[in-house]
Amino acid sequence: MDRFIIHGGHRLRGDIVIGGAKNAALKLLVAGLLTSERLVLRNVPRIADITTMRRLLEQHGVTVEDIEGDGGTLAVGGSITNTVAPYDIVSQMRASILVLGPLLARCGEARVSLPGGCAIGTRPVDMHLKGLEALGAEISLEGGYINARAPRGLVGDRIVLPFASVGATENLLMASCLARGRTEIINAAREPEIADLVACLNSMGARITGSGSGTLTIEGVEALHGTTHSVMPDRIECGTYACAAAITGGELRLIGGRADHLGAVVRALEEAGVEVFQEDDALRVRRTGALRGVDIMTEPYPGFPTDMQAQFMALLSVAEGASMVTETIFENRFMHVPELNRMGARINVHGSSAIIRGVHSLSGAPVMATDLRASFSLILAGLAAHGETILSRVYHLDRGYEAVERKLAQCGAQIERVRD
Ligand SMILES: CC(=O)N[C@H]1[C@@H](OP(=O)(O)OP(=O)(O)OC[C@H]2O[C@@H](n3ccc(=O)[nH]c3=O)[C@H](O)[C@@H]2O)O[C@H](CO)[C@@H](O)[C@@H]1O
Ligand SMILES: C=C(OP(=O)(O)O)C(=O)O
Repeated sequence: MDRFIIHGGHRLRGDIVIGGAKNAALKLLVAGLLTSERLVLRNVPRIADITTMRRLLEQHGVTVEDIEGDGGTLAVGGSITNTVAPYDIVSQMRASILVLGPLLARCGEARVSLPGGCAIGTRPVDMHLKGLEALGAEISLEGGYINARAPRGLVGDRIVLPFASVGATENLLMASCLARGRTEIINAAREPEIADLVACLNSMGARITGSGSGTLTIEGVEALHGTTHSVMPDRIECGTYACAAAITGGELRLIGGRADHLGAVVRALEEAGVEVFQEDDALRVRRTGALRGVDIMTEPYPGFPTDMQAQFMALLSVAEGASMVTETIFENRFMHVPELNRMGARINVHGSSAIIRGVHSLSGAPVMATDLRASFSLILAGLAAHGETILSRVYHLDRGYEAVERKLAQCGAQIERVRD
């Protein structure tokens, strides 16, 4: 298992290119199951979750071709020969559940392992299943698997989601593209990654309106065709490096970064004393003065993203005064707190809120990554701390961040990957 060794105390300065969004690219690859023609995706991030998704799609029988040989442009094509998504892959990556809707819509059947929970929460899939039942699917659970059938095809319906779930919206959106008649998804999630998926599906011949709003309307079509689509930039990677500039008192130009995808994060950064400027093709982030404590609460988009909570908490741990961070999306997303406290932070958790009393400085320590974003919060703390931080279980980080050590080191960080 790889480790990172970080020597903190260096201000970061320079340019970082923001890659394609993990949470868009994964779903766009799955959309390739909706057509027998070639779906070409550009700007695909080179991260472990994409490798896992390729493995899942390939075992369904389709091909995933690496067109340029560098992992950045992938083409999904060919026929589906197997409608089973096995436990060993689904348990590695929860986004695997998203093959359920497309397989059902294309093949009339699917058997997908239940994903189960993960470090950040129990993460049930009841809304995915209820929504597919509303579209006419017959669903049963057996032996840890979801057995779904729609022998006469799916039929459009009006689905009201009790919560704006990102995954349920995406599963139902993809399934309903090939359902007969009209589907309405009410209280749909509004994350920009869903708008990116809608843009790709529409360019494949789907008829979806309401993109970016809480109501998606889908007029089903007989078949979708191939297209070429470029994955949107990763707003969470961008927000994460913005926190790196802020916590080190440096200045970074985040190329491809878009303030309009990061409204709540930009507002919180500015309130904390960080300057953020949108330039033509980049977000410039700089801190010259002291960091001030702020209160944040995670919410569905356009609220403050839960996927930025851990990184922001690292920042607030060295801000003047007290801050409160409330997590409303996942019930167990404070796993980074004890690790940050081992580095000298003063954070107390009370239910779904954490009170952070800012400290003057952190000190390097051996710490352990517990999930993807928690991993980066510990890197951020290590960049600001005096002394050496050794971060183990870096495989969590590799799920979703491309070339972390290269991107940070080229801006002045002292960070090294040690392969065991
Ligand atoms: C691959 C991907 O894109 N992952 C993102 C996606 O996860 P994901 O799609 O899993 O997140 P959801 O929006 O579905 O989940 C939000 C909350 O709803 C609950 N829930 C969800 C579905 C359901 O059927 N029943 C139910 O109770 C979940 O347990 C969670 O507490 O959105 C999350 C919220 O922005 C992000 O943190 C993840 O990075
Ligand atoms: C929670 C995340 O991803 P996943 O839904 O794949 O676990 C994330 O990207 O922070």
